[in-house]
Amino acid sequence: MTVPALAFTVPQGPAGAPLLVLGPSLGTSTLLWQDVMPELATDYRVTAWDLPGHGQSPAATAAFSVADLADAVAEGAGEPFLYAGVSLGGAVGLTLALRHSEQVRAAAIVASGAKLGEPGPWHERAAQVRAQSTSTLIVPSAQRWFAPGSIARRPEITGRLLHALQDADDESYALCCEALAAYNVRDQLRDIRMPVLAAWGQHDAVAPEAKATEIAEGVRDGRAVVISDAAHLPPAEQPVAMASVLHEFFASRK
Ligand SMILES: O=C(O)CCC(=O)CC(=O)O
Repeated sequence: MTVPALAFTVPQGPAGAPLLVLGPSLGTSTLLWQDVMPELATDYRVTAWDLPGHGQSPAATAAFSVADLADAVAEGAGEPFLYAGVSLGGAVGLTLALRHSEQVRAAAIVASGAKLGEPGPWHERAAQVRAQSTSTLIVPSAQRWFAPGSIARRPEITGRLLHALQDADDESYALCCEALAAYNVRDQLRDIRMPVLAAWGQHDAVAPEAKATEIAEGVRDGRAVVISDAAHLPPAEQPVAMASVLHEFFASRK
């Protein structure tokens, strides 16, 4: 294990309810889920975790893989759980499904894929952040993260997420990019037997519909669903729709 112990929020929800673990995208934090968590805490004990050097998790100083992150999430959860994660958090979800199938009951993979991008651009982004910090990513990230109208409709949360990106530890962010460069579970999707939901944001150019259908058709028990009027961060852009999709998916899988 080469990632530091990850920070989890205190679970919200009824004692004895199933544990639901929520994962972030690169550059964000548990904030990403802040408006979805109360909607889910009616039926689940809901907790969210932070990537190394993001939010409340300590910074990383050595290389790690998406598998290392998945192992750290499974260890931090410490009991059987349902899982939903966005983008890099979704990559962790597919990897949990492969490596911790005895502990994870079902996984919702949001705005993500079995492979995300190509190694070259990830290594370039890592080098850029090491040289110039995550503050140079704010403008292009805002363009990729949010659908037209999301910032105007949800100014507080979208602004706070962009601040979280600026506050992320540069080396940890770069190490996350390198983990994504090496991530590819395309050839292993058929080994996933648990129920999987692949959700994509209607306007997401990072992980468009084809990424979700590849997952849904690749696993043994998968389906895909679109979140309308969202791009790469549906839990922040469309929290009510996101919660509704997750309620419906997890209802029979507790
Ligand atoms: O969001 C992620 O977890 C990975 C993809 C990404 O970096 C999106 C972006 O900021 O362009």
